[in-house]
Amino acid sequence: MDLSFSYCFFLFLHLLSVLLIVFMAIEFLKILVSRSTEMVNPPPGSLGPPFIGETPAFISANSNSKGLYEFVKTRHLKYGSCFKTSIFGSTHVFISSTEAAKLMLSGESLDFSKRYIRSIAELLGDQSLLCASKETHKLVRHRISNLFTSDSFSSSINFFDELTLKTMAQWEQRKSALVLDDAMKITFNAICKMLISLSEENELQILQKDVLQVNEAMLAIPLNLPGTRFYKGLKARKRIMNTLKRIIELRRKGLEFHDDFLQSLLRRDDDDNDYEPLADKQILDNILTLIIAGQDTTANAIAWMVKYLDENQEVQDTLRLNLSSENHGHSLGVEALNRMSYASKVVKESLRMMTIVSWFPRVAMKECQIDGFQIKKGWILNVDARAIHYDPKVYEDPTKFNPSRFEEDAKPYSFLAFGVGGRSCLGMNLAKAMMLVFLYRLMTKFRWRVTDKDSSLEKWGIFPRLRTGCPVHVTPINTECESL
Ligand code: HEM
Repeated sequence: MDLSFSYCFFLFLHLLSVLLIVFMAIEFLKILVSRSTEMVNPPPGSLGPPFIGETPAFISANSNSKGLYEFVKTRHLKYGSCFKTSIFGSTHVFISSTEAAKLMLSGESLDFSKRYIRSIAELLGDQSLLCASKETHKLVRHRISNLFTSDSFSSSINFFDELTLKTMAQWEQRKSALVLDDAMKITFNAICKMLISLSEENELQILQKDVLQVNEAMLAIPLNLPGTRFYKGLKARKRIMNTLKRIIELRRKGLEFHDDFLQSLLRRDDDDNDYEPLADKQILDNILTLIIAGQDTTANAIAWMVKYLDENQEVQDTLRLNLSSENHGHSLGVEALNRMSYASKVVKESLRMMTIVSWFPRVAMKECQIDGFQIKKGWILNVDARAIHYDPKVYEDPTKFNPSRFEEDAKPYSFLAFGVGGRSCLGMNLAKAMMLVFLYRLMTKFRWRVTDKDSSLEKWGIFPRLRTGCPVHVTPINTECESL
């Protein structure tokens, strides 16, 4: 009995390995055939060895203090504004002209579809706005964009301001702070309040830790093996989903009610007959997506803005002068923010200089020509927003931090910090407002300086994150007056 079981098991393993070898041989041949197919004018660049491509260089850039974008930058310098590479088994083309950005992002063309790498789709869920099919995206985007109304927006800003004031009151005692850490916490708490009304400190901390693990797994090799970054990310996703499911259950049973995004998503909107209500899976995946898309991006953007201002004292002086006429004690509303025109330009220039989302991936749905290069169906085209922001043909003296450049309207498709078109950032106005509130409070409460000027980046961040966390020394402005 034992012997026949062992024999069957051996046979099974044998068959499995033969099948695996056949499968790999077919895939290998497919790659060879596709690579050798004549192309009229393919983009320059290297695809590396079959299967592996340039994945090792991509991963190693992510564990380097110059950050993931260095992988793109070195190839951009070597091959020019359009080049190809191969990452995680797919051919990627990076392209950095405003014409290509227009063609791919404007939504006029059906030839491109958004696509993220597999690890991101598994961590955020297939119903996430970032990964869903075109039909699901249309439905989810419609439902969620309806929630970013001026009412919900202004209460979120008030809450963000409250948290900023509380945090900065602690700075007054300590005379120092890590901008990034505090910005992460404030944006996280404000977004969680807006989405699911979570405000209990302990629950927020647990959720924030799990969100961080999901974030860190986004660019990892999608190998679900115990101990790997990806495995930990998937486990963290599961815990987050369970927490959200519990919250939804309480709401569905009528045991809890809050005036937030989740409540609106659970409500059937009878006036909106054109669109189905969202299924629970769609709600779950997209609550996680909004937290991930909103927190890390905004907090990092705040830290970079503080760094650029520290390095450009003359801009800081102009800003201080511009803000001196604004006086907002404990309430800073949307109208007041709209009046801060120079501060808005500081926000915009910071977002240009540090393009938090460096490139936007789209799949070519059919063979096409872009900037004169032949592109095959199935290739992933990435609009390289960072390269456009640093193109001297688009921005004069691009390495200079100069908010006044935005006194003139930016050229079409030249300012891409929040993307453009049907897939542009849903939280754009919220993010800009949070940055403005933070800036206003920092500038009007303190004289300050960054105490560690190092610009190196944290490893494994999906967005460029300062390794130092942007430490500042602060002197409260009141104390300064008292000591005069
Ligand atoms: C400074 C902060 C932020 C930056 C730089 C940023 C940047 C971006 C960019 C560039 C895209 C488009 C990517 C593409 O076209 O492939 C995007 C999409 C998105 N962002 Fe933001 N974002 C920020 C903050 C936020 C906030 C606060 C939220 C919401 C709480 C948010 C939610 C989203 C969502 C849901 C999408 C996907 C939209 C879609 O595919 O339809 N973002 N963001």
